[in-house]
Amino acid sequence: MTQQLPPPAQSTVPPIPARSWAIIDSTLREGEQFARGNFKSDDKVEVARALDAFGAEYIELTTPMVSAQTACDIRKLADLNLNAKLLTHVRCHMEDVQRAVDTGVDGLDLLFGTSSFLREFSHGKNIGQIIESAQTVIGWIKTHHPQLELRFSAEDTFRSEEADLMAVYKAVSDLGVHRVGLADTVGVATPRQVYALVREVRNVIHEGCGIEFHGHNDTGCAVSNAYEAVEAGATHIDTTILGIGERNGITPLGGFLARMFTFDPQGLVDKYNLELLPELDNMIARMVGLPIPWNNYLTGEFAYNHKAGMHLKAIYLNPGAYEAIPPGAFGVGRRIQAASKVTGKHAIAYKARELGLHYGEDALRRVTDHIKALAETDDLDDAHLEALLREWVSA
Ligand SMILES: CC(=O)SCCNC(=O)CCNC(=O)[C@H](O)C(C)(C)COP(=O)(O)OP(=O)(O)OC[C@H]1O[C@@H](n2cnc3c(N)ncnc32)[C@H](O)[C@@H]1OP(=O)(O)O
Ligand SMILES: O=C(O)CCC(=O)C(=O)O
Ligand SMILES: [Mg+2]
Repeated sequence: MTQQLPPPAQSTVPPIPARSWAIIDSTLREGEQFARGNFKSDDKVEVARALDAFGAEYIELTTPMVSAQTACDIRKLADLNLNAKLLTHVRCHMEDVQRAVDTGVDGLDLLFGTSSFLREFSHGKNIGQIIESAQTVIGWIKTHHPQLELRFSAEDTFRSEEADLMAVYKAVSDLGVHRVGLADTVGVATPRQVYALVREVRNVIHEGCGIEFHGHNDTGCAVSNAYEAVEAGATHIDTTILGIGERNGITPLGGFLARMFTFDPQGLVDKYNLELLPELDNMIARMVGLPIPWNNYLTGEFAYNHKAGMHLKAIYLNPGAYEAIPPGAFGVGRRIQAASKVTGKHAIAYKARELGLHYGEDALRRVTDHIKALAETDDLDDAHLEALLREWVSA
């Protein structure tokens, strides 16, 4: 007799409240600092249009100080009148800012290194001088270009002294920036540290001031750190397509969205054209001349490959049994790999049925064991499997 199972218990864990956050995609800034990132003018237009079609709220561009060509490219992108807001990433320096305001962007992302490493080896300024520079530069922008969206970031935040950070964030918030930025420049922060620091920063800045998080992936925490930042109240997350950036890069757009999708799928579907993600990943892979990594979030070749017999049995009944995120939501498909040593009778029966073949229980066991034994020495693919199944029936 079949046993009647009780209905599943209701979870006692309260749902995580939906938080409001936006993406600042920095493929055209941080991504230009990637070893193989050297986007030409036409590439930049293609990337910006693709990000805009995807629904990215912001696109961050390299400083116009790089070269006359880069300044010209920024103007060209500003003339596209995209829905996404364009930002340019500049040093907290009058010359840079004066050049940036002429490009027609919607906002400026200012930065100044606050860690002892950067104070000593990069720019040589102390915290008082950093705040003074911020006052001069932000004061000038507010007077002459009040329409610009302004962000001030303390570069190398997670190796900076807490008291220094709070002094800088309070000062720039008082000067009226729209966002402050926390940057894990060398990818050293842990998720807990990110959560704790974002909460602290929240306490010293004005209520309407946003918090942006920029996280490098040197220790593999870029996605989890971005997630913790949002949990703690960050309003903007920096990403790049495929995670490209200095060294091994930053929070990848796809990886971050995969993380967030599991909490609020509808929220993401409403905000972004998620099914365009494979196009974005392929476009950047082509431009940097590298393949999409096999284990890439969502779009890697094997991100939706199912192989083990126990998995396959359940997958055929309900793909959700072994998938946290339905691949179709991001425009990708799944792959069932039934011909292997780790396969099982349910997968073989399913494949046979697809071919219009039916086996009795004994025959199914025997053909399954035959395939498993064969796979110990041969690499089997779908064509082999089909031939074997047909042979077995006619034998
Ligand atoms: C962590 C990050 O990714 S930060 C962003 C990094 N982005 C870039 O570097 C953008 C591309 N950079 C460039 O094209 C060039 O570095 C430029 C145009 C910005 C500057 O070029 P150069 O004048 O040749 O200087 P160089 O790059 O060798 O040195 C950096 C200069 O910036 C200064 N600097 C560093 N950080 C800051 C800052 N936040 N605000 C103001 N000045 C700064 C340094 O003191 C140094 O100037 P100095 O020579 O007067 O001491
Ligand atoms: O401006 C920022 O917030 C980030 C700069 C940057 O790329 C970094 O610190 O890694
Ligand atoms: Mg960076």
